Amino acid sequence: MGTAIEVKNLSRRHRSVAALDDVTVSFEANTIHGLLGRNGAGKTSLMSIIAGQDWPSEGEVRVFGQRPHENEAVLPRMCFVREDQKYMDDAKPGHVFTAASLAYPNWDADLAQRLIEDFHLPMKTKINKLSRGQRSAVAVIIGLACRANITFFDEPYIGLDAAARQLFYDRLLEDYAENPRTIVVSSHLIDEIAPLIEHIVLLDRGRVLVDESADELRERAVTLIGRWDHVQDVIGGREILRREELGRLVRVTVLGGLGADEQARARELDLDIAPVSLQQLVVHLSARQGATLETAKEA
Ligand SMILES: Nc1ncnc2c1ncn2[C@@H]1O[C@H](COP(=O)(O)OP(=O)(O)OP(=O)(O)O)[C@@H](O)[C@H]1O
Repeated sequence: MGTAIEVKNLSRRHRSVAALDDVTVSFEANTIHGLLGRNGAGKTSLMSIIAGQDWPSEGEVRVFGQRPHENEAVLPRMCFVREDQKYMDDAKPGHVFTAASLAYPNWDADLAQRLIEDFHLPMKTKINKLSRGQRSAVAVIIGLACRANITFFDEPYIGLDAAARQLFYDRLLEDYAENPRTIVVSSHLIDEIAPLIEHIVLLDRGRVLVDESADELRERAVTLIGRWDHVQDVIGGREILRREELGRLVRVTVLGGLGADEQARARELDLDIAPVSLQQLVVHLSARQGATLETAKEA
């Protein structure tokens, strides 16, 4: 498949703030990546620089092996849609879609039309007069219909209601299955986008905290449900991420997967083993220091 994006020792400083601090990471082609992290972690900064819309203070970016900045061979192959996208004052959705059809060589007008209908987008209203959710729909339609080789969705769907967000996820997956490409989705709604994402990059205060497949990440923790003394028997000294009381039972999420013997013991003790919430895991990892994280990885 190969690498679509390579980022090496990238830093971006704004006076005293390091939005990105020595970030080295790569994004495989034809994969859906989740770019996660708390507010201010550096997600938008990273995507803006890769998309050639901002300049790094230090470090290098290669997109399909080339520098993206002011590079006409690379820029039309990338699409960056964001929640706070600015449009010309009088623009209506049709104007913006026409401009996108000219800018993106793979623009699919039929797909755009289907999405306009799916999202019930009013085409006669100026974009600046659309509701927040409708403006999000404009951004989502551009991101999907442009079929760029690399598309960044910087939470453009955050104004969409739950049903419209689900529609976006469904359409994204359907279209990706037919037209594989590199997609980077940044989000706070981690469990909601979890079914989409194959690879996770977690940023924390401008640094990369996690860079691994979603499945590997999920296997780093496990949730057990049953009697507390039975749960303790199986988890031993593992670090507890979360403990909830469920009447006489407990639901406990711990770091470190279970070996075959431990799984057998859990079954003997009538414990339920449940998949871990990616959101919980990411929240926990974000709260930890990198050094402790390494210990968890080894466990
Ligand atoms: N133009 C700027 N001037 C000063 N500081 C900036 C600028 N752009 C970003 N920052 C700072 O850099 C850090 C990273 O910001 P960034 O927008 O990349 O984070 P984010 O992960 O996208 O956050 P959010 O989830 O809240 O959108 C923040 O501390 C932010 O305040």
